Amino acid sequence: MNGLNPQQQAAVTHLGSPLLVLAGAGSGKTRVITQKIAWMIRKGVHSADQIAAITFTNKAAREMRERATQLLTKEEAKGLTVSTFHTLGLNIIKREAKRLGYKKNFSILDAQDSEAILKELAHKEDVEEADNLRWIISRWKNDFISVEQAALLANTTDEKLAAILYEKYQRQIKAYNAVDFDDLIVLPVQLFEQHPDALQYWQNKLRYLLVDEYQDTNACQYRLIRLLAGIRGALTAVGDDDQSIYAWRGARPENIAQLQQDYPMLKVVKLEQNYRSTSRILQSANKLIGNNPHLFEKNLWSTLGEGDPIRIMPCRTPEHEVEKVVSEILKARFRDRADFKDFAILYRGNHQSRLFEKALRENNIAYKISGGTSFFSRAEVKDILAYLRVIANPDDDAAFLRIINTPKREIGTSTLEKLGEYAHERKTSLLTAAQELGFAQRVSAKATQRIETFCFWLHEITRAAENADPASIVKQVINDISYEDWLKNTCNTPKQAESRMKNVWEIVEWIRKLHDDGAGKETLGDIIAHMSLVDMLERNSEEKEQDAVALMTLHAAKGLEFPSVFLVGVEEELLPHANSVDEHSIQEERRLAYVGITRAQKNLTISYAKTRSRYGEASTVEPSRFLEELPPEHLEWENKKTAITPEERQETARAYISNLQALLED
Ligand SMILES: Nc1ncnc2c1ncn2[C@@H]1O[C@H](COP(=O)(O)OP(=O)(O)OP(=O)(O)O)[C@@H](O)[C@H]1O
Ligand SMILES: [Mg+2]
Repeated sequence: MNGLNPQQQAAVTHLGSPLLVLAGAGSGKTRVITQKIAWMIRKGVHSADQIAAITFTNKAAREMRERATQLLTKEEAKGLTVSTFHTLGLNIIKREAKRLGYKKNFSILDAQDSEAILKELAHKEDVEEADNLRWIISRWKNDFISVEQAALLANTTDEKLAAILYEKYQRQIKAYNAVDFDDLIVLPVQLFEQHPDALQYWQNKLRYLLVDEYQDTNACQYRLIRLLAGIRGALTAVGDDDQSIYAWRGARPENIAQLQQDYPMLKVVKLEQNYRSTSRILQSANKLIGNNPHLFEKNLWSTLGEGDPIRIMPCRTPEHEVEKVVSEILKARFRDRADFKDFAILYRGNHQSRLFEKALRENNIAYKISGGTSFFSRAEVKDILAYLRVIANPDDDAAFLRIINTPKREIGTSTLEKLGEYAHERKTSLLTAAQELGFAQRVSAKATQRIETFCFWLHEITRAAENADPASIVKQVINDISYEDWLKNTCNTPKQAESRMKNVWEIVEWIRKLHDDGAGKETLGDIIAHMSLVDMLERNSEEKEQDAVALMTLHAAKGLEFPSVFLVGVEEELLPHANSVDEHSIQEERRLAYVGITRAQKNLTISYAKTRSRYGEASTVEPSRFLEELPPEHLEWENKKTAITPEERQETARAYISNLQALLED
């Protein structure tokens, strides 16, 4: 309990009725969760294996686990659940797979898999495909809107298309013995609502729930929490309505009010001291968010001193912006001996990272990037994982289709179409159908032979996988299919092939590590499930902390803090985003800006470019309207006209050289 203020203490020790901690950024909400976990365990209220703390991203979950376990001995922390909603859902489904109508080793489809299936279905149905069909269906699923209801509800053209594909999609993925990301939450809720004994089991197992970033729960996640917390209401939820930034994905900040309705006994604790930022940063954030309607007024204050003003850096072009940011980082590094990991560069959209990455690389500045193109959406990674998925789950048709001609096996489209028809008639998976005599009679002898060879190989390796360790199996796959040669033949440059192969070896390495971590108990199926849920870039932070500049979107930055933050591209049409200019969306964009500003502990620099190319053409852009909403007395504008001065350039060059020297000395 040391190092907690009275309100935090009250939140930590409150038991007996559900608790909501509603407070602004940096006020120690996450700290309340980690301390409460430790307090409950120490006081013997609950043992670690009866407690579950839930949050949204793997990165946040990992940080929370670290913070909590630091307060405990290894023995005390044993069995503690700190996970994302999705991982919790996965564990529930795994235990109850049979009852939910799934076979063991079901596959988890990622967004791209889902999209590919929908595309295929749209093609078959001869309806136009639209990018947002998946979103529409996903929203329905999360709102428990059934196929029948969806058909009635559908209004727009896209919704009507989505309604047609919804049922087919559901049937299809079930036939694949696969669940999609939405199912990971939806299925546990359905299970609990239909099977009281299953609910009882999990209520018994998880006696106390703590939920971070509660304002971002969607309808389905809220139902899951309610079910698990049950009438006991053994729940602590912490959140900040001003940081709700996932409405576009179905998050419902109304869940805050809902909690009060559902639990009349709800105790609400508010925290007002901010421990993160100097007061100029804090006051600027408060002023900005003051333009949004509020659930309640927050009066955040900090004792960390006034601090430096917020620097506003106008730049001519995006390239100029990048140059200035990089030069600022280098200067701080050598003038103030700052670590690279003290800096974060935050932006609205993933595409904004590219120029920064390039410049950081050129200057030998270590960086790590969260979000963005994930490791798992790379073709080579998906290929290898698809092989493993089929080995673990022979019903995974989506994966089967991915691998059957990768590398090329000269199995034609018409053969595959016939295979699809035959499997459909026989109501079996593609792999099973491919091995049946009935199918062989429908295609040429040559096609049969090619398919047989492939199936025979699959059969052999699947058998081998039952006893061998997963890393050796994946190595054998790579070898047997001559994947490296295939990459060399299909990539544009040898360098590209090489870098892809590097990613492939990383999978092998990672599988080996997972297997070792799990003391060899993890099966191939477990490992694939794990990999489907973890993002490569988040995996980077699993390893020991590197001294690297953090690059990420504002969405990914939630919950984190850095001594120095660069908020870049603060322009109209970027922040607020071009698609978000109606009143409702503007409020969410403002909350995003608020999240960005409140990540900074000591230094905050906001930059914007005056021209930016759009669709290949440079056009003039306006600084963001949010800049005008910040208190002028706390801002320090750089001379709007000056480019980098010759002195500045020299200083940067000097810093660059020292940086190189330091690297060489290492
Ligand atoms: N009572 C305290 N004494 C000292 N430091 C504290 C205290 N409470 C919180 N902190 C520190 O303040 C910082 C912010 O805390 P924390 O991340 O828990 O805030 P939060 O409310 O979860 O923020 P966010 O809304 O951004 O998620 C952390 O570095 C934390 O260790
Ligand atoms: Mg937090």
